[in-house]
Amino acid sequence: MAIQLYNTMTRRKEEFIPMEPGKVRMYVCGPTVYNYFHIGNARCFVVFDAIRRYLEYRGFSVEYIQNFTDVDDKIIRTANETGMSPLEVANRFIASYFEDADKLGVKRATAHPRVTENMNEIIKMIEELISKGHAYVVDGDVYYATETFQEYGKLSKQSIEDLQSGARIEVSEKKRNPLDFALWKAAKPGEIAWDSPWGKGRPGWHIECSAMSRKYLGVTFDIHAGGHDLIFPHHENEIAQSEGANEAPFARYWLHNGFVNIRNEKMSKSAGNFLTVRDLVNQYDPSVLRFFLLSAHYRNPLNFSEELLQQAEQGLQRIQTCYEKLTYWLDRATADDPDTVVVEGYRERFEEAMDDDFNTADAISVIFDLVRDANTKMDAEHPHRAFVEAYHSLLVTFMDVLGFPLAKKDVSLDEEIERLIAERNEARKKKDWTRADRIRDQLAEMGILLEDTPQGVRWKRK
Ligand SMILES: Nc1ncnc2c1ncn2[C@@H]1O[C@H](COP(=O)(O)OP(=O)(O)OP(=O)(O)O)[C@@H](O)[C@H]1O
Ligand SMILES: [Zn+2]
Repeated sequence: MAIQLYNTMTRRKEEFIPMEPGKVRMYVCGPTVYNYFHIGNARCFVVFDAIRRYLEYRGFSVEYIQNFTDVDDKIIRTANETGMSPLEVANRFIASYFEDADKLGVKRATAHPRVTENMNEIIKMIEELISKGHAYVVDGDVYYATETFQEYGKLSKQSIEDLQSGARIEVSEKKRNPLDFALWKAAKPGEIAWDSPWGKGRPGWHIECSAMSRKYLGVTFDIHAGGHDLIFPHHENEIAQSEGANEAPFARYWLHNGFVNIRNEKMSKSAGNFLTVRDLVNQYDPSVLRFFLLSAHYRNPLNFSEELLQQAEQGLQRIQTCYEKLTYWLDRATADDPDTVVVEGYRERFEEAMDDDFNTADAISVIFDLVRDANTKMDAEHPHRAFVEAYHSLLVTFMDVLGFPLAKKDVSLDEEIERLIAERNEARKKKDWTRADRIRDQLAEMGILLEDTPQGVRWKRK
């Protein structure tokens, strides 16, 4: 079956057909780097990373671009408050972005372009917009003339009239129309600035994504993604800029993630109701945070609560324990009896869930079904090799697609456990009971329970 995805542009699920067979070009709006990111911001990084991984699993080669907004008002404000330069602020929080995103299992993008490194492309695009009559210069600022773009409002499904009466638009005497937005902002005295045909200044926020997506992905590309609040004005403005300058369609599919809420309100820096990933990882394994973020469909709101994080922790532990049991049986399972090995359509069900607009919540339920089934089979009988291999491989594959590398993570820990068990067996052979007991205690501290069985020592997590 083909992948169906919900396209914000058409407000319906559509079959995903990339421009070029086997290849996906995807752009995700990245962070403004002036702070550590919170678990709400993290949702966007994690869900689109999972979507990318699934597309790769389905055989696409994915060109994935995520930008850094490394110059803007908030960065300049932080710089002024801390005595750092804006670039120092940006560099510091780009480094911390990578540290935290790496922990969450977010793969590096194909490229992470930065505004300050793409000034030429940005200025060139603004020049094109001016020459095509889509933009005008006022006192060193450049504005996009929204009424020149007939389809303005097509993504957010608002008419220009509705938009004009909207409250979220910056009012400025320099603009011809309140909906117009800045492509270039003249520098205030002492502010970081770049030379341009309109004098010293810096780009507005929206133009960077139009310029950088064109540079890396071309004028038309497959998927453009970001948080739900970016639909308007950010993405609407990107469309006006890109289609205005390129005279070609921009992104073909628009994907937007829902918010992480806390006590029924959007988690946000300005509301002060946020928890950074940097802090949360002191309490929870980063994979638990990732599991929590993928536990809902990416478009639905997701409530943040300690209970839900604990549930995620338990769920992940259940999967981990099953994986360890399956790994244990990999070398010990008896030879095949093909008649008794039935792997119940798990792969089909997993793919069906993910094909349906990347429903990670349903995909995770399929994993839990597999775990329950595998546990029952392992508890009931001495498992057969074909069964163990099939379930082990399915579990590793599904978790890998969602960004939880089971195998890689635990090999060293498993080896360490096996080594300690071997050492304890040695000690017991030598009747060194003190040493044997000490190792048993050490393993208990690591959360490992030993079970002496006729087949030898088995271990499991508490
Ligand atoms: N609670 C949230 N849930 C999901 N995504 C979010 C949430 N808050 C912000 N985002 C996304 O994170 C990105 C960065 O947003 P932004 O820097 O505006 O964060 P913020 O916390 O909303 O800050 P502020 O409230 O000060 O505007 C945006 O793409 C936005 O869609
Ligand atoms: Zn953007």
